[in-house]
Amino acid sequence: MTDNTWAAVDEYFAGAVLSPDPVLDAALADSAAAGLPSIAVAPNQGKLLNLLARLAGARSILEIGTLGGYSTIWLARALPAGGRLVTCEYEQKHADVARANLERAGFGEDVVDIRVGAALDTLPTLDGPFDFVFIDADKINLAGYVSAALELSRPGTTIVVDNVVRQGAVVDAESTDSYVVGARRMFELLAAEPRLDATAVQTVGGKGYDGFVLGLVC
Ligand SMILES: C[S@@+](CC[C@H](N)C(=O)[O-])C[C@H]1O[C@@H](n2cnc3c(N)ncnc32)[C@H](O)[C@@H]1O
Ligand SMILES: [Mg+2]
Repeated sequence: MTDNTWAAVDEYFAGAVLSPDPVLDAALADSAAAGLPSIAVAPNQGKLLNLLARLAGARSILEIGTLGGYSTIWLARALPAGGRLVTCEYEQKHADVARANLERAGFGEDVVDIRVGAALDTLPTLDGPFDFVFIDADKINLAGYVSAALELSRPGTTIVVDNVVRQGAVVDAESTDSYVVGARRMFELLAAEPRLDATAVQTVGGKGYDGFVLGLVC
């Protein structure tokens, strides 16, 4: 089985369970046109986030890692009227592209609050608790993001951490890859942290071989 097969199956699934979505297509197109990297979640992963947030009944959502706001739109669409979403992004340029994409999607600053800066600095300034947290920024700080997310959670909060497999390299205890080191530190934290009941799932698809953590705050 190859990456091509995984991508073809993702496309097939998208055709079956996702509706045509010009707003999300435009968000990706404008992100690419602005020179942002193509590292947003895949459409079916975005839908998964949307479904998980709705299953959790989330009225308040925290995202770490905005990029052009693609996953942010999926998550904001899960909110009921009066819900709010805070998303943390290091790059002002990414935040500017995201703001425009979110406005086109119908989410103004009254619903989605973009906090620009290093997330480890901005997270302690936020008011929790959040009902749902999606962590998808730099990987070296994953453990710090999970710890900060726990401080902004309540029993019942859902926490999702993206990109924790690194094409299988996560099992390499000798790796010096900052991505792997960050993911392994986070798993060490999960092993020792009684407040978060979590699992991890490997995935394949149009974005290659990866995986995510899904956790419930106890
Ligand atoms: C994988 S992208 C986010 C993708 C987005 N969640 C989506 O799926 O559409 C990671 C983002 O995290 C941002 N980032 C990197 N380091 C960061 C930091 N220390 N604090 C906040 N954001 C950071 C990057 O600039 C980038 O925009
Ligand atoms: Mg990701």
